[in-house]
Amino acid sequence: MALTGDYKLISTEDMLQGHAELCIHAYGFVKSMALKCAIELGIPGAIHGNGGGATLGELATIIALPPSRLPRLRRLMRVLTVSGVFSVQHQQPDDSAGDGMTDDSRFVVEVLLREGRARDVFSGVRSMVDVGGGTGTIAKAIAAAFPHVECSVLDLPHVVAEAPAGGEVRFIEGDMFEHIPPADAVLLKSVMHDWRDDECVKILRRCKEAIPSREAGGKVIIINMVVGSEKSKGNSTKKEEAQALYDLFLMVFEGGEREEHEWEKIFLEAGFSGYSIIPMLGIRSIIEVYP
Ligand SMILES: C[S@@+](CC[C@H](N)C(=O)[O-])C[C@H]1O[C@@H](n2cnc3c(N)ncnc32)[C@H](O)[C@@H]1O
Repeated sequence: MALTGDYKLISTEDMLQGHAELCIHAYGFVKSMALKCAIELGIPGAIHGNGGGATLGELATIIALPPSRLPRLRRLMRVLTVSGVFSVQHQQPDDSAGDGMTDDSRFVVEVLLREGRARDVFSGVRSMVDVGGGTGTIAKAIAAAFPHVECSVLDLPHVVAEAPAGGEVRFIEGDMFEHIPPADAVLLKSVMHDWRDDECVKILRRCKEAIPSREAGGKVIIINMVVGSEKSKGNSTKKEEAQALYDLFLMVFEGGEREEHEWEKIFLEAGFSGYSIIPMLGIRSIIEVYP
C-alpha cells in the first residue's frame, strides 16, 4: 500500500482500514515476542492448572508476578487475546484488555482535512503550537488549510536546526518540560505515548500555562491511541489488534498507549476540567482537553 501516492482515489474508511492492517503486518513480530514471553512466564500452564481460565489477578498470583508488573501483564495478555492465542470469556472490571513519522504526519493530515470534524477542531483557534512537532509537517499542513491559524512548532534545538527556514510556520527551540509558548491550542501528536504518567502530567501542566481559559477557546489537542475505546463483542477487530501490537511494541522503549481511564487520570492530575474523544483517525483518536 503506497502511503505517499494519490490518496484521492481511496475512501477515508479504506485508508484507515489499510493503516490498521499495515500496523498489524509491521508489528506482527510482536506476537511472537509476546508468545515467547508468555511461555517463559508459565502462563499457559498457569491457566491450565487453574481449570482452563483465570482473571488477570489470579494469573499474576499464580506466576508470582510483583503487583507493580500487573499493567504489563495486562498489555501482554491483550496482544495474546486479540491475536487469538487466548480467549476472553468474561470481561472482568480490571481486565480491559524521523521519516516514518513524517509520512505518518502526512497521512494524518490527509485524513484530518478530509473530515468535516477537523474544521470543528480548528474553528475559533487563532494560534497553535505543535509541541514535539519535529520538522513541522503537520503544522505546515494546518497553516495551509486553516490560514486563520498562526502555527508554530516547539522542539529540541537539534531538531529545529533541521527544520526548513522561512515559510508560514515559526520554529522555536525549547524543552516542553520547562516552557511552552502561549497559544490558543497546543497540539501533541504521537508524543505522550513516549512518556510515563508523571512526565505527561508535567508536560500537560506546561500546556495549561500556555493556553487561555476554556471560555476563551483554550484547549490541548492530543493525537494518540485510546486503547479499547471500541470494545468488541466476540471477535477482536483489526483496529484493536493493531492497537494492542503497537502498544506492546512501545513497551520495549518504556512507552505505552493508554486506555480512556488512564488518560482521564493524567488530565485531572494536571488540573484540566474535561476532555472529549473524537475517534476519527482509525486506530488513533483526537482528544481535546479543556482547562
Ligand atoms: C515521536 S516524535 C513525534 C513527532 C511529531 N509530533 C509527529 O507526530 O510526527 C517526538 C518529538 O518530540 C520531541 N521532543 C522530545 N523531547 C522533547 C522536549 N523535552 N521538548 C520538546 N520536544 C521534545 C522529539 O524531538 C520529537 O520530534
